[in-house]
Parts: sequence; structure tokens; C-alpha cells
Amino acid sequence: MDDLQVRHQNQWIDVPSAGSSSNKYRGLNGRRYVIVYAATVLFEFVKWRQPACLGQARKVEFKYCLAMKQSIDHMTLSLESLLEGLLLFLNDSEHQSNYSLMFIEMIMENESMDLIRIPRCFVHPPENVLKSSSKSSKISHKVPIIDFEGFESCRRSEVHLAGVKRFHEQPQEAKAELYSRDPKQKVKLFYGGVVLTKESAVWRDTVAINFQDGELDPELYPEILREELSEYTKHMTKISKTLSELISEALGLRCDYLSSIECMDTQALACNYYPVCPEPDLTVGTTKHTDPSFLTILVQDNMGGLQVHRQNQWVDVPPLQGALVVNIGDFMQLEFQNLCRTLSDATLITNDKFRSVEHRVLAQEVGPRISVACFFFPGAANKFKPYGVIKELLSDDTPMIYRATHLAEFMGQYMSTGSSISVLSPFKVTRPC
Ligand SMILES: O=C(O)CCC(=O)C(=O)O
Ligand SMILES: [Fe+2]
Repeated sequence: MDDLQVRHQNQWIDVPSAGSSSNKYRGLNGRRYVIVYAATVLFEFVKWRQPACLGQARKVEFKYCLAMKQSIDHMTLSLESLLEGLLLFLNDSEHQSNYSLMFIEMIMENESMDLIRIPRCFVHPPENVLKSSSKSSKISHKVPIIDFEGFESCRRSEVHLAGVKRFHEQPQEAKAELYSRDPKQKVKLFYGGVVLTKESAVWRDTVAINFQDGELDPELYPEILREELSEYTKHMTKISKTLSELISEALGLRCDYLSSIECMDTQALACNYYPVCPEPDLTVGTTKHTDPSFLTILVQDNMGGLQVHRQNQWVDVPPLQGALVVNIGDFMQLEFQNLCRTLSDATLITNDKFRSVEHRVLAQEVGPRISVACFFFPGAANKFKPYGVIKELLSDDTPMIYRATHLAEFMGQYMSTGSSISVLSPFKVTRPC
């Protein structure tokens, strides 16, 4: 066993001796893929934290069982069969992203361990991590601030953020029943971000709440957060109505235009927790992306780290007490064509008049950082309603850029394209030159 190596990402990696074969591990249902996953966890654990303690590895594997919500039939597997599975698994590149995800769940569950290096599934290519910000750039961009004095502001946001922190800082056992990556699950907890493609994982834990197919149901919120989230979503609904009027007017439309097309009737939430990161120069909290929504309203705490991409520069979005960050999504860009571009292709409606904004969150050595993003989409009743460019925004000088689409098609495109790539291009209209 001592000489065993596996080939992974063009490198031969030693598989350290795992002790005698009397070390037994509990497996799940005996199904091959589960055996292979378990072996991978073990392998990563051994490799990353030397000298690895197999006792801990066993614990990790058990917790992973919880995370997968599979029934555990207490079948025991020998270490050899786990390692054999590992070899098969690593040879099959199709599984690599799952393997990373699974490892993330495992790492995050070991909060008590002193992390001095981040596991490699979190390491991003240098261009993702470049820290250039407004401070180092020649042109100094500032995020515009609109004073909503007199309007019920976000004063209560601190309470909501405290609730999110409280949720994430519970013992793992208390959160385990929410672990899921099932797109159909309305309320779920996952680690490492939405890894839709083979991207690296991000340094973030998320509780995602998504009732796009119906009304928000507070009964399904985690109990520890229920009251705060219910209040928060009501608050967001109120603010979104005001914003919808202001954006309509900014587009030169009557103030009830956006509410009349019902493009912001549903909310989805991401309650984010960015743990302290021991190697912030190697990873990110959230990779560069545009949101697929129509509009996103974000509340962040005072840790900083959020940046928007503007004219090839990363510009800090400094925390401001009581402030809400408002992002235009891709779906709005579609409708307004030239105005914006933020929520994943919701921008279609504005024909680029409002452009969705590329943004990201840096990983930091200080923290944790907490944020809650509230994404607005058309409601379930309008899932198949065609949304196209607002006719009033078209002229000879501003021809149609995007064809009409509906939310179902749009989100399907988003899921298949990957989280960090704008979804808008397939909806572009090709015109004769
Ligand atoms: O945490 C943040 O500040 C941003 C999060 C974000 O961009 C998202 O959840 O889409
Ligand atoms: Fe975002």
C-alpha cells in the first residue's frame, strides 16, 4: 500500500499508507458510486492533512452520509476497496466536480480543525483572484449612492444578518438536515457555491431559499431564522415596489410599468456566510458573475469584499450602514437592452439600456462576512410568459438586441451555461449587416 499513487490533474500523487486493513469504514448501501465517494473523501483528507488521522476520516465519512441524506445500512467496507474505488473514480473525469463538492462539505464540517492551507478544489486560476480595486486603478470609479431618507430604510438589516450568522454558526448536526444540492429543494444549505460547471469551489456557505414555482412558505424556513426572514422578505417586497416605480421612471416609462408586467413578483434568497480564509489570495468568496434575476437587493455587513467590474477594473462596493446594494440582473438587461445588466439575464427586457453588473466577493483573512441577496423574478404564474424588449425603448437608433424569452427558458439556459457566464448571448437577435 505504501507505494500506491494515483494520477490526478497530470500529477502522480502518493496515497499514504492507511494502516492495517483492520481499519474499517462504514459505507452507504454498498452502491459503487458511494464507495467511490467515500474513498475520495478519505484520500483528500489523508493527502491534505498529514499526518492524517484515520479516526477523523471515519467521522468525516459518517457526516457525509448525513449530508447526502442516504439511508445508512451499516455495511462495512475494507480500506482496500475504498482505495480501489478511488482509482476508478479519479480516472473518470466526469465525476471531478462532484468529487470537489463532496470534499467541500467535508472540509466545512471540520470547523474545529486549524485550516492553514485551503484544499485544492477551492484554488482558482490567478485571473479570478486578481485583487485590483479602485485603489490601484487610474480612473477612480465610485458606486453611486442614492439617499432614500424618509423612506423606510434598511435599518433592521443588522438584525437579519445576525440571524443568518446565528444559523451558520450552529453545530453541524443542527444544520445537517438542510444539506442539499437538489434544484427542486426550496430551502437548502450548501457549501462552496453553486458549482454548475467544472469551476473551482468558492469560500462560502449558503442557505438558498427559492420558491420560484410558488409562494414563499415561511414554514419551510429554518426555525432559528424564520421570524427574521419572514420580516425581511416583507421588507424587500416593499422596497422592490418603490424601486420598480423609480426604474420605470428612469426608463421614461409610466411609474407602474414594471409592476404591470409582473417581472418582480417572486423572491429567491441567498443567505451567505463567508468564513475566514487562510489563503485569500488563492480563492474567492463568490466568483465573477452577473445575477440571473430581474433585480437583486443585497444587504452586506461591514466586512467589505464585494466588488463590481467596471471598465476593466474591480471597484470596491464599500459597506455603508443602513445601505442596500441594488444590482440589475440579466433578465432586466434583456428588457431594457441598454440600461443594465445584473440578474442572470433578467436584463433582457431593457435591451441593454440597463446593464447587469458583473460582481464578485473576495475571500478575506478577516471575517466571517455575512450577506443576504434577494433576487427578484417573474412569479410562477408567469413562468412561460414571454418577456421581450420593452417596445417603448426601441427606436431607429436603438434596435432590438434580444429576442423575447420566458423565465423557464432563461433559467434553463442559466443552469446549462454555468454560474459565472452571462446568459444573455443566446437571446441576441442577429441582424443583417
Ligand atoms: O455576498 C455578496 O455580497 C454578493 C453575493 C452575490 O453576488 C450573490 O449571491 O449572487
Ligand atoms: Fe450576485
